[in-house]
Amino acid sequence: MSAAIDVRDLGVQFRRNRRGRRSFKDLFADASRRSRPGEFWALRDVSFTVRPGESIGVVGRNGQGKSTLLRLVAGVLLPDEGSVTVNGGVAPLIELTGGFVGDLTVRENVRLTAGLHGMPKQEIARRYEDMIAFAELQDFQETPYKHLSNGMKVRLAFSVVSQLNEPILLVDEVLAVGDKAFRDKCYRRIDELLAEGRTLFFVSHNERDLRRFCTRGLYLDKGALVLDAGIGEVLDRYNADHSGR
Ligand SMILES: Nc1ncnc2c1ncn2[C@@H]1O[C@H](COP(=O)(O)OP(=O)(O)OP(=O)(O)O)[C@@H](O)[C@H]1O
Repeated sequence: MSAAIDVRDLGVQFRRNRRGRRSFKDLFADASRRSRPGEFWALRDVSFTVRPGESIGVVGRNGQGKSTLLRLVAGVLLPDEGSVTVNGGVAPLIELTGGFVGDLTVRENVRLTAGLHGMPKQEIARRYEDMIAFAELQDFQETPYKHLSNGMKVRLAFSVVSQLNEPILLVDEVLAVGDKAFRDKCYRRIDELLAEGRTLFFVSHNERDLRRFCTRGLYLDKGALVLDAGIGEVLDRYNADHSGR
C-alpha cells in the first residue's frame, strides 16, 4: 500500500524580522544568495513516512515547527527544500479562520468549504443540518462568520472539517479552545474517524489527548525531527528533556 504522507529532506526557511516571506527578486536569485541575516530554518532535514490509517502525534515546545509541518502537509505552505507527497485529500483543522470567509454567513461558509473539498451539492444539502446541529449553531446560520465567538468558530470548523470525505485529517490545537462538553463530542468523532481508517495528524500539548488518539509520535526540536517512535516513547523522551523547565 502506498504511503498516505511521504516527507523527504524537508526544509522551510522563514525570515524573523520581516512581514513577507521573500521578495519577488529573491525567488530568482540562486540558492547561495538567498540566505540573509534573520533567516532561519523552521524545519530542516525532516523525513518520515505515514501509512494510511496511522495516527501521528506531533510533539515539541512552542515554536519548534509543529504547525509549520501541518501547514506543509495541508499544502498551504510550500517547502524550500525537499518534498511533501500526500496521497489523498486532506481535511485541515489547522487555523481557526482557515478556509472560512469572515463576511459570509455560517450557512454560506459550510456550503463553500464542503464544496471546495469536492462534496457534491446534494450531499452538502443532505448533511447540512447535521453539521449545524453538531456545531450547535442552529440560531446562527445567517450570522456572518466574523461575528461568531472563537469557541463557535472552532465548533463550526470541527463540525464541517470532520464531515469531509477526506482520508487524512489534520488537527492543530483547536480542541483546546472549545468547552468541555464540545471537546468530548469532538473526541468521539475523532474515535469514529480513526475506526473508519482515516489517517490522523495531531498537534497537541495535551499528553492525555496524544496518548488517547496517537500510536506514533514525531518529536520536533529546533526544526529537526529528533525522534520518530511510539507515542509513549516520544512523550517519555520529551518529558525527560523538559522536566523542570
Ligand atoms: N509565516 C512565518 N513567517 C516567519 N516566521 C514564521 C512563520 N510561521 C512560523 N514562523 C516561525 O517558525 C517557527 C516555528 O513555528 P510553528 O508555528 O511551526 O511552531 P509550533 O511548534 O507549532 O509552536 P506552538 O507550540 O507555539 O504552536 C517559530 O519560530 C515561528 O515564529
